[in-house]
Amino acid sequence: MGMVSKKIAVLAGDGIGPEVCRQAVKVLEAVAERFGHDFRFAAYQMGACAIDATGNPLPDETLAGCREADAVLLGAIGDPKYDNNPAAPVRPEQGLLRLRKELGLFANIRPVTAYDVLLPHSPLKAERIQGTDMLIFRELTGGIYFGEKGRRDADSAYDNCTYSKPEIERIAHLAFRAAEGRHQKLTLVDKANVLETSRLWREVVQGLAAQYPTVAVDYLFVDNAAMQIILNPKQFDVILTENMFGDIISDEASVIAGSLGLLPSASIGEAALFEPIHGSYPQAAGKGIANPIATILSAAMMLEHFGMNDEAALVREGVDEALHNNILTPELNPKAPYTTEQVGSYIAFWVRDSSEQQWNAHNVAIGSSTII
Ligand SMILES: NC(=O)c1ccc[n+]([C@@H]2O[C@H](COP(=O)([O-])OP(=O)(O)OC[C@H]3O[C@@H](n4cnc5c(N)ncnc54)[C@H](O)[C@@H]3O)[C@@H](O)[C@H]2O)c1
Ligand SMILES: CC(C)[C@H](C(=O)O)[C@@H](O)C(=O)O
Ligand SMILES: [Mg+2]
Repeated sequence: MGMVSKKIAVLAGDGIGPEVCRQAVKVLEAVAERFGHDFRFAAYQMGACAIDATGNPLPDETLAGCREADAVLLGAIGDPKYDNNPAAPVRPEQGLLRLRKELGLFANIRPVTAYDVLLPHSPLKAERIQGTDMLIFRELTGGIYFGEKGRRDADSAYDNCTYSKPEIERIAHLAFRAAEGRHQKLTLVDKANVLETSRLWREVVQGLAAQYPTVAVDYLFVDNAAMQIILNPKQFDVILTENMFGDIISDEASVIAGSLGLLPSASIGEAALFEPIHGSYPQAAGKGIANPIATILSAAMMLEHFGMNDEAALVREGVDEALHNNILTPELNPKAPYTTEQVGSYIAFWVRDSSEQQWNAHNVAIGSSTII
């Protein structure tokens, strides 16, 4: 691929969002330098920082900037001052949900991998999780997140869950196609024994299955799925599920990878947005302990979306090198932890010249390699 220009909107957000985003941007800059691409970054506010500055969690300028970009990189949003105030009139999360809706990002794709080198860190048995490679397709613009909601009166509230056949079909086609290109297995996770919406999901998926004859389709209730994901994750290839179940089981599945700070995602539809699956981890904000790899791997998914597969492969190689050489934040390397910035620099240096040469020189220059 020759030189390519791309405009990337960066929504760093709140808490650790800016710290992890900075590292992903640094890695993308290294990619641009090495491959001669022209990546232009434009920063916009969203979430609690945008409420503080403008009163609106998704200012018009942010939405317009995202619309005119080739892709969006998002850190995380959310702040305890809203989480702990149920009566807050406006919330950071409303900005994110509206952005997903406005950009038509109906499919959120969350890969879950068990890294061999991290198996000893996992609280799960290595032999159970080794080799896990699943892809979760989470519906992102429907269901209970977007149904009518409110307070009936002082003592009761409601959240409606609605799905239409076209909403299910469009993401189901994507999931079936992904399964065709992988291990030909698709598992629909639902609660069809209780929920009418789940029965519609089953009906629609059953109806589409004939178009994908090579794909074996399996149906699992979400409560059972939550247990199977931990007990025997290797049985899964592609998981397809509705909005809220996908939110929950993907955080759960991050235990297989070793940390929530490792799981990236791509939100696609009428636009493309890339974000770690974790939140703003407010307890860690400003401490340099947040793992930037989920955001860096989200940037790799962005490169793949641009058709830049060699570029993405190099970023993934940099991440693998960091994992193998224990250049890891404290949740994965408690004895000799590295900072958010150091992990990002290591990967960016690797992307620049496929070696540790610049990293070693950098460490000599700053005179230390770990945060303790
Ligand atoms: N997409 C998003 O922007 C997003 C996603 C989830 C939660 N949130 C918001 O984030 C705020 C905090 O929510 P929460 O505490 O439930 O979830 P969280 O994902 O921020 O953190 C949960 C736990 O996961 C771990 N963790 C998360 N990110 C990590 C990282 N990069 N490196 C290492 N460990 C990491 C930490 O142990 C942390 O305590 C809330 O306001 C919530 O609404 C936003
Ligand atoms: C912050 C919140 C609205 C969001 C969600 O539930 O979708 C988050 O948990 C995620 O997984 O991206
Ligand atoms: Mg979530």
